Amino acid sequence: MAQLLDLKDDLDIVIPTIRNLDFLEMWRPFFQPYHLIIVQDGDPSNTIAVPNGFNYELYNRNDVNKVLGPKASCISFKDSACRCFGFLVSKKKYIFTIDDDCFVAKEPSGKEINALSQHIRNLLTPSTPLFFNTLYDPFANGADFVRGYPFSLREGVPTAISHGLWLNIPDYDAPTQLVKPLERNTRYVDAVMTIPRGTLFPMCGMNLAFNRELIGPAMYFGLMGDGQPLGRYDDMWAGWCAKVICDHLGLGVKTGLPYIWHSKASNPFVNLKKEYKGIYWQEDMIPFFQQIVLPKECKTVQDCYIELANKVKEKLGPLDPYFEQLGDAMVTWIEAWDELNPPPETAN
Ligand SMILES: O=c1ccn([C@@H]2O[C@H](COP(=O)(O)OP(=O)(O)O[C@H]3O[C@@H](CO)[C@H](O)[C@H]3O)[C@@H](O)[C@H]2O)c(=O)[nH]1
Ligand SMILES: [Mn+2]
Repeated sequence: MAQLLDLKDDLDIVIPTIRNLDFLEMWRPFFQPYHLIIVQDGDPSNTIAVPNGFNYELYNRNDVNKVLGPKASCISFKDSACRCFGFLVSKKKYIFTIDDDCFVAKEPSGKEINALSQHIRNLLTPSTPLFFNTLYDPFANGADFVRGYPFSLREGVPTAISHGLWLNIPDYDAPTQLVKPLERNTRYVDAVMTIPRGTLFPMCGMNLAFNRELIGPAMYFGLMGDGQPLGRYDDMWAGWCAKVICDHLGLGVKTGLPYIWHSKASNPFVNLKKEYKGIYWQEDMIPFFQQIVLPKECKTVQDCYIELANKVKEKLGPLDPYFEQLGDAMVTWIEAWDELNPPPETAN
């Protein structure tokens, strides 16, 4: 498996940033062989210094507007959701996205964690969404399928998403941050699990990898931030859409290892302002995703996503006009995706 854990020609690292990229120094041993796509948010006249020795492309808001023209309206401004622009312009099979306040974590033994290689292992080994393996990831070293696990299901399904976790500052919502300002995650759980089919999960974008060819068009991080009534629901929205589509297309989603060290707690009051509408809207959003049935005619991610977009407008539009705009932006995203990523047979 070791030779499989080096995908330097097949994976891009996408980093959304409004800060500086000094954190890359700590990741240099793991990231230097890879190409970075840096999405600079906020004022495009600011200069983001990239540490020497990294191979990267950097896009600010002017670049987003230049690349997408009117379709740039679907890319959020002043929110980490802007990262999905990096997913759009990448030409690689795999993506790893990480926040600029996430550092190399250590295992209980003190060994530094190469988060990238664990994500690659997660993506290159099958998922088991149809039957839960009680010894967790059967493809991990020293593990296997337990007694009673049907042999007919042991091949598993292709893995589309690898969702990593965080030591130190956990990804809590604002109310929880306010109630528990000093809580730190010190629990290192040595497990990778497949999220069962039919079960949603709150996807966090700060330590996340996925197979662009399997699920890329569904990894749209929505309309958040500047001018929008919602923030910090970007990654979760993408996760709900992607999980429903993965279930429909027979793909898998894993969560657990690898851990990163999340160093900076964002301001809970600012977060509350961004999140508050989402906190009550999600009582309608979640049942929407739980009840959605994608037609069997939807054979591609794009088909599924357009169907989802239409249903978002129909079912969630009455909740708030925001969902009408979000549904339209989802369609614009797919148009942009197909324009920048034409299927091989039509590529000129
Ligand atoms: O306007 C902005 C704000 C931030 N960024 C970049 O996005 C990431 C995350 O920013 P930050 O670490 O400040 O925020 P967190 O609350 O820790 O982020 C997590 O919560 C969710 C927000 O949706 C998400 O799952 C996690 O990212 C950093 O790289 C900032 O530089 C930005 O681009 N624009
Ligand atoms: Mn953070």
